[in-house]
Amino acid sequence: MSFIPRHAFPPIPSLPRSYFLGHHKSGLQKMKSLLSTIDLVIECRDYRIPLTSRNPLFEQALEGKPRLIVYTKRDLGPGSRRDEDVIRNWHHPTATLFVRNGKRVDGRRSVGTLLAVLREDATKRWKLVGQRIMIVGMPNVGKSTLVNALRGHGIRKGKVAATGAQPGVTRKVSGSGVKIIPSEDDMEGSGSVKQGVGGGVYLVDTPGVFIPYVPDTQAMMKLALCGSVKDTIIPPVMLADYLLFHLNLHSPALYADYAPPTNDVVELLCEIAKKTGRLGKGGAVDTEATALWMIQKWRNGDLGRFLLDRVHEGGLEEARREEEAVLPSFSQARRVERERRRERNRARGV
Ligand SMILES: Nc1nc2c(ncn2[C@@H]2O[C@H](COP(=O)(O)OP(=O)(O)OP(=O)(O)O)[C@@H](O)[C@H]2O)c(=O)[nH]1
Repeated sequence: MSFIPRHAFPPIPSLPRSYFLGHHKSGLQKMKSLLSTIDLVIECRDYRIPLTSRNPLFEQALEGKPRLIVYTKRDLGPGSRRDEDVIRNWHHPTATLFVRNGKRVDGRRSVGTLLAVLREDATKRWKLVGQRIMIVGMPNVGKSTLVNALRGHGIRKGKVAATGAQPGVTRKVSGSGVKIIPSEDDMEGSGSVKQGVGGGVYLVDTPGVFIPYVPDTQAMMKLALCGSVKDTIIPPVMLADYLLFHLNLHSPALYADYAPPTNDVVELLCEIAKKTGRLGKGGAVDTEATALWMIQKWRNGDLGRFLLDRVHEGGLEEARREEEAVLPSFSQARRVERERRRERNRARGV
């Protein structure tokens, strides 16, 4: 009998749909307060979830500033020119670039293009005091990795921003900025063929900011799979099941090294545990640990490279509908927060 993959994933009412932390809120406030000193905003999104990694809060908070959209983790996607053209069209006339900075890929060439765009932009808006670019995005999309790559490529200096596999490594806005293109003064007498620009170009790294409330459970799962949510928030077996749903939609051959085609995640986890020697005492399977191993394998690009969002021509409209779905919930979330605060104050007799 031929294998039939699930064609839909059921909504999970009990799934957590909020991950808006204190440092997200304060980071956003700090970004707003710094806005008058910023010349350009780079908004990073995860290439694997071009619709879901969009945070409407940035558009609200950073309105009025010239923007550039950078899709990170391109090496973890299928590398389809058609998808990239469609995505570029969604954002037109905002410039959109795709970069890859994986450990196993040389991100230099891809950040080289971005650096050239930033250099050209800074030359057009020449400033004696230097250009300041704020880099924003959802948690774990690769902002700090991009800062390091641009600095490495731009001024041949080492890593300055801490990076990590879990979200929330950057907690504060780096106020002073990281130099990525030298100033004209820096280059004077250096004999380098490369030109400095005005007072130089600086990047301001910021903490990842999550959406206050994610109404769609699948969107929450996608964000968690791509690492925007800490692995402790959503049960790993549930997340592995969602991954299995996507693997099957692409091809069960992606996990053929471990198991025959299946829609049963526990069955797959047991097979993985057996094949990878992860069985505990008496042949027991730690499904949670195996699920985390499977998720990590996909995150590293070793269990298929595909997008979780569908990229079709109507994509931006879909994104707008999502925004409408998110924003009322955001105001609802704020109302609930205000009420809770009032109640707390009442209880304290304030
Ligand atoms: N394969 C691949 N991995 C990447 C890429 N960019 C970043 N990463 C990895 O993604 C993880 C998160 O990167 P960070 O730069 O720490 O992400 P961030 O957006 O600064 O995260 P926050 O501190 O949560 O705001 C790290 O493990 C990086 O190595 C990329 O282009 N390709």
